[in-house]
Amino acid sequence: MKRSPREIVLNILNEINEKEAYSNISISRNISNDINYLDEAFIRETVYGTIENKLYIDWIINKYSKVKNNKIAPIIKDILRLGIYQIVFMDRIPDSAAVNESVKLAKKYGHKGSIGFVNAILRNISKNKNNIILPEKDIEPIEYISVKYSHPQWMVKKWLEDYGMDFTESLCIANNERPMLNIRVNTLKISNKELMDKLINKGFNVSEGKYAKDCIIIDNPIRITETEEFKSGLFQIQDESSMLVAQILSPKPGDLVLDVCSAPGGKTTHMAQIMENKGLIISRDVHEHKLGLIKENVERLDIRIAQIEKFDALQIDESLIGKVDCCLVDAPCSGLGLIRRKPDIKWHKYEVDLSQISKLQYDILTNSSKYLKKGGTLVYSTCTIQREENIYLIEKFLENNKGFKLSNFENLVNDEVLKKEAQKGYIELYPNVHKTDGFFISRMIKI
Ligand SMILES: C[S@@+](CC[C@H](N)C(=O)[O-])C[C@H]1O[C@@H](n2cnc3c(N)ncnc32)[C@H](O)[C@@H]1O
Repeated sequence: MKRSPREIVLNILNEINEKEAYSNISISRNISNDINYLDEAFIRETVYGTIENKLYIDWIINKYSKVKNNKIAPIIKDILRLGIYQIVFMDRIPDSAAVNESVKLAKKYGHKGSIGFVNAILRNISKNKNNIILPEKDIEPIEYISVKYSHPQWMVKKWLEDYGMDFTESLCIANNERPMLNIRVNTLKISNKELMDKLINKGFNVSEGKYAKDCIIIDNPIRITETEEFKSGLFQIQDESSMLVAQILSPKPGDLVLDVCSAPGGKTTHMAQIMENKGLIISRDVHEHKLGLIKENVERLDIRIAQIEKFDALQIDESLIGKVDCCLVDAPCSGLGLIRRKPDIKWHKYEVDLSQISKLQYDILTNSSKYLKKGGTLVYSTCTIQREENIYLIEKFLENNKGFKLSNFENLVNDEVLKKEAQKGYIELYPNVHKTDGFFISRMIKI
């Protein structure tokens, strides 16, 4: 029998919460082509909204349920979460509809007791939704931010230490905002203006990016990957912050470029564009199964200079030492800059990950630095805002590698504020400041 949109949302939530599925992958798997646009928009909004606000919603469940959160069956908990999201966050859905639809799901997925349980809790919350009591901001700042903006306490604690109260609060608010889709024009095939016109003709609302040269922003992107424009390689989906990486590395036509962590190929394909498809990019990744993703993008975008190889960046390739003009280390990272796009990151990352990952990043960077020619350019970037993975790591690298220095790249960015920051040789981008994903990009020269 055909599943209702709410049942599809429930199945997706359960995959994310119980099987640690990625939100975007689970959504794509559960949405078939016969779902209409409105239902698809509802499914996306409620999945992302419920996952973004999970900790706050669970706090409400704990306040209104006599059964402790960890004693509620996972599927019933997800029915409650979805119901509460609609009641508390979605003005256009009457509370009665949210309750009734949740009860229907409980009938299908629960037992007799759970039907009454769901009904009673949701009705109670609907009556009291304007009087939900939070921890006190002045007395328990970590708990307050954690509950109000649904972020794990360890993240909030870390950001409070690094960035202070006001910044952390605005960062958490921005992390819960839904970002617009950014695409990068494949300038090997079409100009920005021509692509914008084509997309406008198809009903997409488009505007130019603020920071990256070839960025277009789309605010109604549903099914954009099904368009002829995508299939024929006129653009690549990529956040504007991530587009700045190749722009800042700025390889020249004819260069030998090494991209040591390159899957799925977003930056390899961008560098090839900048190089006008002339020269060579050795595009490596340690995971065999991800090489196919690079290949797909390279073929779709008509990139002819990428040589795709499986290689572990923790190993040394003697044959390339001292040979490359540009090396990109777009390192594996905690990904905490991507919470806007992948809110499940908040619940699937654990604090211990950070120290392990910065060691991996440091070792990859140190190895990769050996491949540069004198005067060559080394770019190290991450999609995280944790300073241990970013500027602290670069400072340590420079301390131990006197043959490298940070290089001013104000000439490679357009925005006035970024130009100033770029003088230091690195930039930090934040969702609450720049309205992009959180990103770190540093540019070094081998002296
Ligand atoms: C941030 S992603 C790279 C994104 C890519 N540069 C792009 O723009 O599409 C980091 C990549 O590093 C790869 N990776 C992790 N450990 C690695 C290692 N030891 N050697 C090479 N690649 C590694 C991961 O498989 C992942 O694809």
